[in-house]
Amino acid sequence: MAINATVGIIGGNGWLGNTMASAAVASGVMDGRRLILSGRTDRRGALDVPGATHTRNNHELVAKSDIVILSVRPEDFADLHIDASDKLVISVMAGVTAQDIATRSGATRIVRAIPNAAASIRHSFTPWFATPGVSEADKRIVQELFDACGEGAEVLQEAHIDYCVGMTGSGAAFPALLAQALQAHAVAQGLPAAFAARAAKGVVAQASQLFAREDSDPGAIVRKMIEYRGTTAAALQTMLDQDFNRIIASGLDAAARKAASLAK
Ligand SMILES: NC(=O)C1=CN([C@@H]2O[C@H](COP(=O)(O)OP(=O)(O)OC[C@H]3O[C@@H](n4cnc5c(N)ncnc54)[C@H](O)[C@@H]3O)[C@@H](O)[C@H]2O)C=CC1
Ligand SMILES: O=C(O)[C@@H]1CCC=N1
Repeated sequence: MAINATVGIIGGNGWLGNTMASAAVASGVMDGRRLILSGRTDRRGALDVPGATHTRNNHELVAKSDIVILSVRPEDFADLHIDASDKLVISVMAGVTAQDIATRSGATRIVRAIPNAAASIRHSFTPWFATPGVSEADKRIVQELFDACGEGAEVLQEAHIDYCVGMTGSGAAFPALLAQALQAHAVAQGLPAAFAARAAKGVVAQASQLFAREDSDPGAIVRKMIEYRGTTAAALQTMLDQDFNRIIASGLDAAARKAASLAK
């Protein structure tokens, strides 16, 4: 076992808390017997986490844990009263600042992280930020926890975590939106719906393996296709001319504004 500490997840019966607990055990990073999961009800979460203890008592969870993960909705954080002053506190809450967490929990060792929905298949790219009180040993544990959900990556500025709420935190939502648009257009052109769904998924989920595996970046692929000056170039150039990048940027800006408003 890579993590030899007791980890309590407040909100551990919710979607993300339950998913992270399950990933930690499934990956072999943690023994489930060292996990304590709390919720407001006795509901245990959709995934069984072998060995884990379940409780509704957050004070008991904090007292027994070396590491406390905050996985409640941002709007529920104000009602959470814990003293975690001597714990490593890891928050996955969107928008809630390290300063808010310090003020409300007394913690000085605070990490903020933003996983995404692909944690459920252990493919979440998860940025995390640590306050200065977090030790190198703490950081290794944080990295292990998020590698168990896919791939953890430290960022050195808290502002970058706030940005990532919208970008990486949205996870599969953006590729799904692209697939939905491709599918809708194909159906509008008279292609059978089931075929259009398969085709769109093939483009987004399968063809994207090219830039997932290749050394070149997506920009290089786009450039190469435009330089080929064929049919793909016609599609790409038209999308770019209609300010595809501006539409993406405005969506990401809206997510960042929403994240900032959650902290209020
Ligand atoms: N769902 C996602 O894809 C992502 C979610 N997040 C963040 O993760 C956090 C959790 O999100 P989800 O799991 O999606 O929400 P969720 O609603 O599924 O889970 C939250 C859980 O917290 C529990 N809870 C609320 N107050 C509590 C308390 N005082 N004590 C114990 N448990 C309490 C609720 O009963 C619920 O089960 C949120 O802050 C969200 O911003 C971050 C990145 C991605
Ligand atoms: O949509 C949401 O609010 C969650 C939090 C960060 C990303 N997804």
